[in-house]
Amino acid sequence: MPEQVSGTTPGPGAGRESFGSRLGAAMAARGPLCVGIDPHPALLKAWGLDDDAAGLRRFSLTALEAVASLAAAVKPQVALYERHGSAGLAVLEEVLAEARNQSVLTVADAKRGDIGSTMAAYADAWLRDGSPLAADSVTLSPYLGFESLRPALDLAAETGRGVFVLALTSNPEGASVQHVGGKDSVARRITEAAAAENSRYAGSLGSVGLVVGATVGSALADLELDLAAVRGPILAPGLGAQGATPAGLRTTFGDAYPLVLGTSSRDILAAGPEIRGLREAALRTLAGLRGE
Ligand SMILES: O=c1ccn([C@@H]2O[C@H](COP(=O)(O)O)[C@@H](O)[C@H]2O)c(=O)[nH]1
Repeated sequence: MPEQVSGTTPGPGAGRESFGSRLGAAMAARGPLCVGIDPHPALLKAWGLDDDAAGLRRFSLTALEAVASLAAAVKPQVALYERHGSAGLAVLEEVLAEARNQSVLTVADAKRGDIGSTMAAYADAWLRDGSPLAADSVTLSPYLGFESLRPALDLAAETGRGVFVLALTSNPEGASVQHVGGKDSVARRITEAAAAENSRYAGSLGSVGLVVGATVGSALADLELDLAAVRGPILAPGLGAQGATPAGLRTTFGDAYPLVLGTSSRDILAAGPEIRGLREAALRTLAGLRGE
Protein backbone atom coordinates (compact mmCIF):
# COMPACT_ATOMS: atom_id res chain seq x y z
CA MET A 1 0.00 0.00 0.00
CA PRO A 2 1.62 3.30 -1.03
CA GLU A 3 2.38 5.65 1.83
CA GLN A 4 0.46 8.89 1.19
CA VAL A 5 2.35 12.16 1.34
CA SER A 6 -0.03 14.88 2.44
CA GLY A 7 -0.60 17.86 0.22
CA THR A 8 1.28 16.65 -2.86
CA THR A 9 -1.02 18.81 -4.97
CA PRO A 10 -0.94 22.31 -3.48
CA GLY A 11 -4.31 23.79 -2.65
CA PRO A 12 -5.37 27.20 -3.98
CA GLY A 13 -4.59 30.56 -2.39
CA ALA A 14 -2.27 31.86 0.30
CA GLY A 15 -1.44 29.75 3.33
CA ARG A 16 -0.91 26.54 1.41
CA GLU A 17 1.72 24.12 2.67
CA SER A 18 5.20 24.99 1.42
CA PHE A 19 7.32 22.70 -0.73
CA GLY A 20 9.96 22.50 2.01
CA SER A 21 7.39 21.31 4.50
CA ARG A 22 5.94 18.74 2.06
CA LEU A 23 9.38 17.45 1.11
CA GLY A 24 10.45 17.26 4.77
CA ALA A 25 7.36 15.15 5.51
CA ALA A 26 8.04 12.88 2.53
CA MET A 27 11.69 12.39 3.56
CA ALA A 28 10.65 11.60 7.13
CA ALA A 29 8.02 9.10 5.97
CA ARG A 30 9.93 7.39 3.17
CA GLY A 31 13.61 8.26 3.55
CA PRO A 32 15.97 10.56 1.65
CA LEU A 33 15.81 9.07 -1.85
CA CYS A 34 14.97 10.80 -5.12
CA VAL A 35 14.85 8.53 -8.16
CA GLY A 36 15.83 10.13 -11.44
CA ILE A 37 13.73 9.27 -14.49
CA ASP A 38 16.29 9.59 -17.27
CA PRO A 39 15.11 7.84 -20.44
CA HIS A 40 18.49 7.65 -22.18
CA PRO A 41 18.49 6.01 -25.63
CA ALA A 42 20.75 3.22 -24.33
CA LEU A 43 18.37 2.47 -21.45
CA LEU A 44 15.34 2.43 -23.77
CA LYS A 45 17.19 -0.11 -25.91
CA ALA A 46 18.17 -2.20 -22.89
CA TRP A 47 14.50 -2.29 -21.87
CA GLY A 48 13.52 -3.48 -25.37
CA LEU A 49 11.82 -0.17 -26.20
CA ASP A 50 12.07 2.05 -29.26
CA ASP A 51 13.71 5.46 -29.01
CA ASP A 52 10.43 7.27 -29.72
CA ALA A 53 7.57 8.84 -27.78
CA ALA A 54 5.84 5.49 -27.17
CA GLY A 55 9.06 4.00 -25.77
CA LEU A 56 9.62 7.09 -23.68
CA ARG A 57 6.10 6.86 -22.26
CA ARG A 58 6.35 3.18 -21.39
CA PHE A 59 9.77 3.66 -19.79
CA SER A 60 8.75 6.66 -17.71
CA LEU A 61 5.44 5.30 -16.47
CA THR A 62 7.03 1.94 -15.57
CA ALA A 63 9.83 3.64 -13.59
CA LEU A 64 7.27 5.85 -11.87
CA GLU A 65 5.00 2.92 -10.96
CA ALA A 66 8.00 1.05 -9.52
CA VAL A 67 9.23 3.77 -7.19
CA ALA A 68 6.31 6.14 -6.53
CA SER A 69 5.49 4.59 -3.16
CA LEU A 70 9.04 4.36 -1.84
CA ALA A 71 10.85 7.50 -3.00
CA ALA A 72 10.43 10.94 -1.42
CA ALA A 73 10.59 12.42 -4.94
CA VAL A 74 11.16 11.57 -8.57
CA LYS A 75 13.26 13.71 -10.89
CA PRO A 76 12.49 13.53 -14.61
CA GLN A 77 15.44 14.79 -16.66
CA VAL A 78 13.77 17.31 -18.99
CA ALA A 79 16.46 17.14 -21.72
CA LEU A 80 15.66 13.50 -22.38
CA TYR A 81 12.02 14.44 -23.11
CA GLU A 82 12.95 17.55 -25.12
CA ARG A 83 15.00 15.45 -27.53
CA HIS A 84 11.68 13.95 -28.71
CA GLY A 85 10.19 17.39 -29.44
CA SER A 86 6.54 18.15 -28.74
CA ALA A 87 5.68 14.43 -28.41
CA GLY A 88 8.33 14.11 -25.70
CA LEU A 89 7.02 17.12 -23.81
CA ALA A 90 3.51 15.64 -23.97
CA VAL A 91 4.90 12.50 -22.31
CA LEU A 92 6.57 14.65 -19.65
CA GLU A 93 3.25 16.38 -18.94
CA GLU A 94 1.65 12.96 -18.47
CA VAL A 95 4.48 11.79 -16.17
CA LEU A 96 4.15 14.89 -13.98
CA ALA A 97 0.36 14.46 -13.76
CA GLU A 98 0.69 10.75 -12.97
CA ALA A 99 3.25 11.49 -10.24
CA ARG A 100 0.68 13.82 -8.65
CA ASN A 101 -1.92 11.04 -8.85
CA GLN A 102 0.52 8.63 -7.21
CA SER A 103 1.37 11.12 -4.42
CA VAL A 104 5.07 11.42 -5.11
CA LEU A 105 6.76 14.82 -5.27
CA THR A 106 8.45 15.90 -8.50
CA VAL A 107 11.68 17.73 -9.30
CA ALA A 108 11.71 18.83 -12.95
CA ASP A 109 15.43 18.79 -13.78
CA ALA A 110 15.32 21.62 -16.33
CA LYS A 111 18.21 23.81 -15.05
CA ARG A 112 16.55 27.03 -16.15
CA GLY A 113 18.05 30.52 -15.78
CA ASP A 114 17.73 33.75 -17.84
CA ILE A 115 17.22 37.50 -17.58
CA GLY A 116 14.29 38.35 -15.32
CA SER A 117 11.64 38.93 -18.00
CA THR A 118 12.34 35.54 -19.62
CA MET A 119 12.80 33.92 -16.22
CA ALA A 120 9.20 34.87 -15.49
CA ALA A 121 8.14 32.69 -18.43
CA TYR A 122 10.24 29.75 -17.20
CA ALA A 123 8.72 30.20 -13.75
CA ASP A 124 5.26 30.20 -15.32
CA ALA A 125 5.98 26.98 -17.19
CA TRP A 126 7.25 24.94 -14.23
CA LEU A 127 5.73 26.56 -11.12
CA ARG A 128 2.37 28.11 -12.03
CA ASP A 129 -0.86 26.42 -10.97
CA GLY A 130 -2.56 24.93 -14.00
CA SER A 131 0.52 24.93 -16.24
CA PRO A 132 0.69 21.67 -18.20
CA LEU A 133 4.31 21.26 -17.06
CA ALA A 134 3.79 22.30 -13.44
CA ALA A 135 6.03 20.30 -11.10
CA ASP A 136 6.48 20.47 -7.33
CA SER A 137 9.95 21.92 -7.90
CA VAL A 138 12.42 22.78 -10.63
CA THR A 139 16.21 23.00 -10.88
CA LEU A 140 17.63 26.47 -11.67
CA SER A 141 20.99 27.74 -12.88
CA PRO A 142 22.17 30.96 -11.15
CA TYR A 143 24.81 31.80 -13.77
CA LEU A 144 23.00 35.08 -14.64
CA GLY A 145 23.11 36.04 -10.97
CA PHE A 146 21.04 34.64 -8.10
CA GLU A 147 18.70 37.63 -8.17
CA SER A 148 17.83 36.95 -11.83
CA LEU A 149 15.94 33.91 -10.46
CA ARG A 150 13.56 36.22 -8.54
CA PRO A 151 10.42 35.44 -10.64
CA ALA A 152 10.85 31.72 -9.89
CA LEU A 153 11.69 32.27 -6.21
CA ASP A 154 8.56 34.40 -5.75
CA LEU A 155 6.19 32.21 -7.76
CA ALA A 156 7.41 29.10 -5.93
CA ALA A 157 6.68 30.78 -2.58
CA GLU A 158 3.23 31.85 -3.80
CA THR A 159 2.20 28.44 -5.15
CA GLY A 160 3.72 26.18 -2.48
CA ARG A 161 6.39 24.92 -4.84
CA GLY A 162 10.18 24.83 -4.61
CA VAL A 163 13.44 25.34 -6.46
CA PHE A 164 16.88 23.71 -6.38
CA VAL A 165 19.65 26.13 -7.34
CA LEU A 166 22.91 24.73 -8.73
CA ALA A 167 25.69 25.39 -6.20
CA LEU A 168 28.35 22.69 -6.55
CA THR A 169 27.52 20.37 -9.41
CA SER A 170 28.57 16.73 -9.60
CA ASN A 171 30.64 17.02 -12.79
CA PRO A 172 34.40 17.60 -12.49
CA GLU A 173 34.26 20.69 -14.77
CA GLY A 174 31.98 22.52 -12.32
CA ALA A 175 34.87 23.40 -10.01
CA SER A 176 36.43 25.68 -12.66
CA VAL A 177 33.55 28.11 -12.11
CA GLN A 178 32.00 27.22 -8.75
CA HIS A 179 35.24 27.14 -6.70
CA VAL A 180 36.47 30.49 -8.03
CA GLY A 181 37.18 32.93 -5.20
CA GLY A 182 38.46 30.42 -2.63
CA LYS A 183 36.90 31.17 0.76
CA ASP A 184 34.65 33.74 -0.96
CA SER A 185 33.76 31.30 -3.72
CA VAL A 186 30.98 31.54 -6.27
CA ALA A 187 29.39 28.54 -4.51
CA ARG A 188 29.48 30.43 -1.19
CA ARG A 189 27.64 33.39 -2.76
CA ILE A 190 24.94 31.00 -3.99
CA THR A 191 24.59 29.17 -0.68
CA GLU A 192 24.38 32.46 1.27
CA ALA A 193 21.75 33.82 -1.10
CA ALA A 194 19.71 30.62 -0.70
CA ALA A 195 20.01 30.85 3.10
CA ALA A 196 18.74 34.46 3.03
CA GLU A 197 15.85 33.42 0.81
CA ASN A 198 14.84 30.62 3.19
CA SER A 199 14.37 33.12 6.02
CA ARG A 200 10.93 33.79 4.53
CA TYR A 201 9.90 30.21 5.35
CA ALA A 202 8.82 29.05 8.79
CA GLY A 203 9.56 25.49 9.94
CA SER A 204 12.71 23.47 9.69
CA LEU A 205 13.04 23.26 5.91
CA GLY A 206 12.73 26.17 3.47
CA SER A 207 11.66 25.76 -0.15
CA VAL A 208 14.86 27.06 -1.71
CA GLY A 209 17.11 24.05 -2.09
CA LEU A 210 20.56 23.62 -3.54
CA VAL A 211 22.09 21.12 -5.94
CA VAL A 212 25.35 19.82 -4.47
CA GLY A 213 26.81 16.75 -6.15
CA ALA A 214 27.34 13.57 -4.16
CA THR A 215 30.74 13.50 -5.85
CA VAL A 216 32.13 16.79 -4.49
CA GLY A 217 34.43 15.07 -1.98
CA SER A 218 36.21 17.53 0.32
CA ALA A 219 34.92 20.66 -1.47
CA LEU A 220 32.52 21.65 1.33
CA ALA A 221 35.38 21.66 3.85
CA ASP A 222 37.89 23.20 1.42
CA LEU A 223 35.52 26.08 0.61
CA GLU A 224 34.30 26.28 4.25
CA LEU A 225 30.65 26.05 3.21
CA ASP A 226 28.07 25.68 5.99
CA LEU A 227 25.22 23.96 4.19
CA ALA A 228 23.30 23.25 7.40
CA ALA A 229 22.83 27.03 7.73
CA VAL A 230 20.99 27.14 4.39
CA ARG A 231 17.95 25.40 5.96
CA GLY A 232 16.93 24.13 2.53
CA PRO A 233 16.91 20.68 0.97
CA ILE A 234 20.10 19.56 -0.77
CA LEU A 235 19.59 17.57 -3.94
CA ALA A 236 22.67 15.37 -4.29
CA PRO A 237 23.04 13.69 -7.69
CA GLY A 238 25.97 11.48 -8.54
CA LEU A 239 25.14 8.25 -6.72
CA GLY A 240 25.88 5.05 -8.61
CA ALA A 241 26.70 5.82 -12.24
CA GLN A 242 28.91 8.81 -11.33
CA GLY A 243 30.72 6.88 -8.63
CA ALA A 244 29.39 8.24 -5.33
CA THR A 245 28.03 5.87 -2.68
CA PRO A 246 25.26 6.36 -0.09
CA ALA A 247 27.78 5.72 2.71
CA GLY A 248 30.15 8.33 1.26
CA LEU A 249 27.38 10.94 1.31
CA ARG A 250 27.41 11.05 5.13
CA THR A 251 31.11 11.88 5.14
CA THR A 252 30.76 14.43 2.35
CA PHE A 253 27.87 16.32 3.96
CA GLY A 254 28.59 15.88 7.70
CA ASP A 255 26.21 18.01 9.81
CA ALA A 256 24.13 18.87 6.75
CA TYR A 257 23.31 15.21 5.99
CA PRO A 258 19.73 15.44 7.41
CA LEU A 259 18.99 17.96 4.62
CA VAL A 260 20.32 15.71 1.85
CA LEU A 261 18.06 14.09 -0.74
CA GLY A 262 20.28 11.55 -2.51
CA THR A 263 19.41 11.11 -6.16
CA SER A 264 20.21 8.26 -8.51
CA SER A 265 19.04 7.63 -12.07
CA ARG A 266 20.96 5.20 -14.33
CA ASP A 267 22.08 2.90 -11.51
CA ILE A 268 18.45 2.19 -10.55
CA LEU A 269 16.97 2.35 -14.06
CA ALA A 270 19.48 -0.24 -15.32
CA ALA A 271 17.65 -2.77 -13.13
CA GLY A 272 14.50 -2.48 -15.32
CA PRO A 273 12.28 -3.10 -17.11
CA GLU A 274 10.72 -5.39 -14.47
CA ILE A 275 9.02 -3.47 -11.66
CA ARG A 276 10.45 -5.87 -9.11
CA GLY A 277 14.05 -5.28 -10.22
CA LEU A 278 13.56 -1.52 -10.20
CA ARG A 279 12.06 -1.59 -6.73
CA GLU A 280 14.84 -3.77 -5.39
CA ALA A 281 17.51 -1.44 -6.81
CA ALA A 282 15.76 1.62 -5.35
CA LEU A 283 15.33 -0.08 -1.97
CA ARG A 284 19.04 -1.00 -1.91
CA THR A 285 19.99 2.64 -2.48
CA LEU A 286 17.45 3.78 0.11
CA ALA A 287 18.83 1.34 2.70
CA GLY A 288 22.31 2.75 2.10
CA LEU A 289 21.05 6.31 2.49
CA ARG A 290 19.37 5.35 5.75
CA GLY A 291 22.62 3.77 6.95
CA GLU A 292 21.05 0.29 7.20
O1 LIG B 1 25.20 18.50 -10.61
C1 LIG B 1 24.36 17.82 -11.21
C2 LIG B 1 23.09 18.28 -11.49
C3 LIG B 1 22.20 17.45 -12.08
N1 LIG B 1 22.53 16.18 -12.43
C4 LIG B 1 21.50 15.34 -13.07
O2 LIG B 1 21.20 14.23 -12.21
C5 LIG B 1 21.07 13.05 -13.00
C6 LIG B 1 22.16 12.06 -12.62
O3 LIG B 1 22.01 10.86 -13.34
P1 LIG B 1 22.82 9.53 -12.97
O4 LIG B 1 22.39 8.57 -14.02
O5 LIG B 1 22.39 9.09 -11.59
O6 LIG B 1 24.26 9.86 -13.04
C7 LIG B 1 21.11 13.48 -14.46
O7 LIG B 1 19.78 13.74 -14.87
C8 LIG B 1 21.91 14.76 -14.41
O8 LIG B 1 21.59 15.65 -15.46
C9 LIG B 1 23.78 15.72 -12.15
O9 LIG B 1 24.13 14.56 -12.43
N2 LIG B 1 24.67 16.56 -11.54
